[in-house]
Order: sequence, then C-alpha cells, then structure tokens
Amino acid sequence: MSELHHLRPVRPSDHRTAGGTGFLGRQRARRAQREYEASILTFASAVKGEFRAACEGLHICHYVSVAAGLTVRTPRVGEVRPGPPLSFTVELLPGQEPGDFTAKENGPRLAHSLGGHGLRVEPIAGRWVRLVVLAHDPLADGFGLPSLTVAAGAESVVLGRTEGGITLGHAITDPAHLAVQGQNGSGKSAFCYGLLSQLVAAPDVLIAGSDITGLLLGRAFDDTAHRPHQVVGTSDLGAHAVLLEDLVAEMDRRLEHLPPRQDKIEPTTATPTVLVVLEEVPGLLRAADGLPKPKRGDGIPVGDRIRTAILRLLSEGRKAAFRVLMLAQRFEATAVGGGYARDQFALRLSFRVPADSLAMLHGDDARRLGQEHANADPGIAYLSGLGRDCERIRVPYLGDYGEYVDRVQRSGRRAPR
Ligand SMILES: Nc1ncnc2c1ncn2[C@@H]1O[C@H](COP(=O)(O)OP(=O)(O)OP(=O)(O)O)[C@@H](O)[C@H]1O
Repeated sequence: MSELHHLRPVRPSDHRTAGGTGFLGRQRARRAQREYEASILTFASAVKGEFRAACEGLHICHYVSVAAGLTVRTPRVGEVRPGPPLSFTVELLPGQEPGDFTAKENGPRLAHSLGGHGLRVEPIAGRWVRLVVLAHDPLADGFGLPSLTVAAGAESVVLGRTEGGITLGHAITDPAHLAVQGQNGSGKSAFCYGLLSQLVAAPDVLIAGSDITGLLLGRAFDDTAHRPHQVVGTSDLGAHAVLLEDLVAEMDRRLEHLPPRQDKIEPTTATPTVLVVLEEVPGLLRAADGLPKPKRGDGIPVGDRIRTAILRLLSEGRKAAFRVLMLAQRFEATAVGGGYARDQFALRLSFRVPADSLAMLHGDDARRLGQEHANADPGIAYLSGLGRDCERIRVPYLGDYGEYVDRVQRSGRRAPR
C-alpha cells in the first residue's frame, strides 16, 4: 500500500525543480516531463500488480487449467489515472458483473490494497468498468436535509446517500413496513425527524402512532391533522392499546369495503396512507407487561392487546394502505412482538448496533459487517431493502430537535374545519 503511495507521480508543474527560464530551464522542464511520464508508467504497472494480487487473494479471478498446470486469470486493467482519486478501467472476465468488485467485503479490501478507503464501480460500456479508489470514507461528511415536503405519499422521500453517492428515495405508498434499530445516540430519532418532516404536509398521508417518549410524536404535531391519531407518554398505557386497536378496526373496515376487482386500497385524501409510528416498542411492551394483570375473565392484559394489534397491522396492513415504522434499540424477537412480526419488515435500517443485532435484522450475511459498524458515527446506517443488497448509507440530518418541531408546525397538514 505504502509502496503505491511513494510511486504516485508528481506533475512537473508541482515540482519545485521544474521551474526556470532560458536554455537550462527548458532542459530541466523537458527532463521533468520525461521523468513524469516514466513515473506514470511505473505507477500504472505497480497498480496493475497490486490489483492482480488483490483479485487473486479475494478470488475475483478465473483458474484456468493449462498443460503446465493451473494458471490464474484476473480482470485486465486498461487505462490508469493516478488521480487523486486513483482510478483505472478494468475489463470484466466472462461471467463477472460490476457488482462482484464490491460484493461481500471486496470493495474495502481491494481499496485497502490500493491505498484507499473505499471503492466505487462505474460501468463504462460493454465489459468495461472504471474502478475509483476513494481516498477517504465517502460517508464521513454529513449532509443536511433541506426543508422539503412531498405533495403526495407516492412521491419519494430522501432516505440517505450510498457510498457511491447515490441518493436513495422511498415512497411511503410502496408496500413496505420499516424497521429502524440503533443504540442510544446513534441517530435513529434524527433519521425519523427527517422522514416525518418530509411527510407531514401530504394530504393523503396520516402520521399516527404510539410514542412513550413523546418527542417524535405528540407536542411537535399539536394543531395538525395527525395529532388526534397519536398517543404519547406512559401515564395511560391503556390508551396506546386503544389507539392501536382503533387503527386495526379502520384497517378491517377498509379491507371489508375494498372496491370490486381491487385487491388493495389506493390512497386518497379520504382514505390516506396511515403511517403507524411505533417509537421504542420494547419499552412500551415492558411497561405494559408491568401493569397488574386483569383478573381471569376480566379482559386481556394491555401488553397482549398491544402485541396483537401490532402483529395484525404488520401482517394485514399493507393492502389497506397501512405502513408501520417501528423503532427499537435492537430488534430482538421477544422485544418487538415475536419473530413473525420482525419478518414483516421489507425495509430495515440499522444505526450503530453490536454485530449480533445487525445479523438479527439483516440476516447472517451482515455479521461480517458488524465489527466496523459497532463504532459507526451517528447518522451512518446499514440498509436492506429497495431491491438492493445490504449497504452502508448516510442519512440526512435536518438539524436539532427545535428545527424538527418548527418544520412540523410550519408544514404540518391541518385538519379541515
Ligand atoms: N444524520 C446525522 N448526521 C450527523 N449527526 C447526526 C445525525 N443523526 C444524529 N446525529 C447526531 O447524533 C445525536 C444523537 O442522535 P439521535 O438523538 O437521533 O440518536 P438516537 O439513536 O435516537 O438516540 P436515543 O435512543 O438516545 O434517542 C444528535 O443529537 C446529533 O448530534
């Protein structure tokens, strides 16, 4: 790695000895130019060597049996641009895809071999791609969320930005429930502030839900059309159960009255997409389970009522235009209403969590990403869903809590009088 760093060519104009006028000056400039061109060739050949060795190590190669034994074929490197950032074109081997260079841990490993932090793959044409070796973590810099609102649930809200610089969007009408986990201070609330602030004005979206912290929902939504459908705090846990049961009743009513020849509700202002936000579900369930149990025949315990309602919203809500956004520090099955409930989330986001929590929500393949992610900065998350492999993103940051309240108050849809 350091080898490549030392070989990186220096342009003559950057070179102090290249200046000067007159005959000797011109001679010096010519020699500097020749040395520069030679150093590019040396550097390019070193890059090719390192890349070939790294591809062999990572098995991004073909093993070909020839008379003399086994030989290794690695993707051919074309033009090398010293950069920064260092980039080079590569011809894919038969059967290879551009994504093979970044699949599993290949991206960072290839980049580390070439003295960088990350790798971006840009398809060029035919079998050729350009590999860009990023010198620093592309997600290290945060990005702000402008004061944006969508005019309808079918419009995409900004979820985050990938290492390749792609901004990912998601329409709340897409049939996916969202799971968000992360330790204290990892940025999950800030992410939800950004998400909800983008949805508050849409006439065909209703933000309902339960929040024992009273920060995400509740006061911030005072005087908006959403507030009557939200329950906050821990003083009346029964009210959380009642709200969720009311939402289930509305879901059942919608499913019962589905128009003929239609298998799902098309959201309108009269039947909006209901985003059921469930903040800190494990805490809600723990508190509800701590209540005195009703006597036999005297009703169902509050915790069980909440679990049943959540499970029904998760399993049957999609067709009735209900979407669940559930937040928890970790998505342990027992803490979020069971493994079946957890399986219902098509879109999953993990802010900083221990490796086992990452694997719990994103599957065992994500375990190898766990060690590094266990120390992730606030706002950096792994995302699975949207038809993409589990990938690292940075979510936008709207600012402090006061800014969230201001945006909801400014743009939040008002109830018709
Ligand atoms: N996307 C981001 N970009 C930059 N900084 C962020 C981002 N998200 C959060 N932060 C910083 O991290 C701090 C903690 O974030 P946040 O309150 O959202 O964490 P949390 O996971 O919800 O924690 P808790 O469970 O304690 O509520 C924020 O006050 C902010 O300073």
